[in-house]
Amino acid sequence: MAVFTAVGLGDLTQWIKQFPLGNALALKGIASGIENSNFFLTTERGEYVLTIFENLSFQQLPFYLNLMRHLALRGIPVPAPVANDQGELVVPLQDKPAAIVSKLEGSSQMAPLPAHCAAVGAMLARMHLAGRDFPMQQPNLRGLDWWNETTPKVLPYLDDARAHLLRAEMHFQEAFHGCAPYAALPRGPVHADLFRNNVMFVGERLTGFFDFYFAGCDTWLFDVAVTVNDWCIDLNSGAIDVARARAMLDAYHAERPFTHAEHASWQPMLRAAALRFWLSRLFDFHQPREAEMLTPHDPGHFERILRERIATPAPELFHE
Ligand SMILES: Nc1ncnc2c1ncn2[C@@H]1O[C@H](COP(=O)(O)OP(=O)(O)OP(=O)(O)O)[C@@H](O)[C@H]1O
Ligand SMILES: N[C@@H](CCO)C(=O)O
Repeated sequence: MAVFTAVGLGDLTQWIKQFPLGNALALKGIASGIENSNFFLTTERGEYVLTIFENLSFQQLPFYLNLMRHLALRGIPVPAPVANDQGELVVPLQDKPAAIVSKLEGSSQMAPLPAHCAAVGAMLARMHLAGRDFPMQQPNLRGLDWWNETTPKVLPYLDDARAHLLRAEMHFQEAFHGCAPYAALPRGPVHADLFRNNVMFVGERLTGFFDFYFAGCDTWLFDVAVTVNDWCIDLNSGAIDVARARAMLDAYHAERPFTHAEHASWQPMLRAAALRFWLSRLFDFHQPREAEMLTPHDPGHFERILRERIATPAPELFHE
């Protein structure tokens, strides 16, 4: 169970008084998730989610929580953080950073149809547009610099074929990140981890994006590529499902038309998005944090996706 910090209702009796939520009535640990301790919290004002951050610092968290607040205020369905009586969104609980956010209705759609992918694409575009005037800056902390730091840490664990693939892809991505079309890509705050398990649906109605704790400022196209690489693929082979990809990309394009620089960067960006998760999964698999990685995600899944994106061109972003 992904509750690394034990908290009981009694621990909240005094703590909750700093929030305009009344008394805490019930607290229930949430089993899924591998990064943080999450609880459903019922108070006199309603249903919330309490998160205790196990790895993120007090310095990094204001970016994520303020971004969620900014997006929620602009009508994007994301958990809205609750400020305490000092206006703070992140406060200590048992010596760790903690936050309370609104609870989204619905559940994750783990077998999405084109209609779900269209809803995600349209909302992703709306989220990117709504983030344009967000004033805080924080880079994507799992971007190219992190890939460069992480590659030498995982290479010793790889056989020759995988080591060759990783070195070659890093070389390719360095060149891509240095090219003119890349420099021209529109950027802003991105979610950067918008997998099936980070979106809520009720039927075909999208009710929320959540888990913004890998968000950062990066290219919007990277966000699209991460999302397509999870929502629009056959999970066994990693191959793109054209109907779902078309539905997502067309819906995004209708809200925020893709640019020509994005069109030119699409295939390498899909590879970048696959590499990012292959690397993080390799790192987590071979260097697990103490007791926290209950079931590390399979790195082989993103190795397959990367090989597939190299071998087979994906559907175009839009038809020129
Ligand atoms: N605001 C919310 N509203 C409703 N449910 C939520 C909310 N936040 C989290 N949850 C529930 O808690 C679960 C775990 O949350 P989350 O994915 O953020 O955890 P995590 O530890 O950061 O996980 P991971 O990084 O592995 O995805 C989610 O699958 C979801 O069911
Ligand atoms: N989405 C990530 C886990 C971190 O949220 C992965 O599947 O590797």
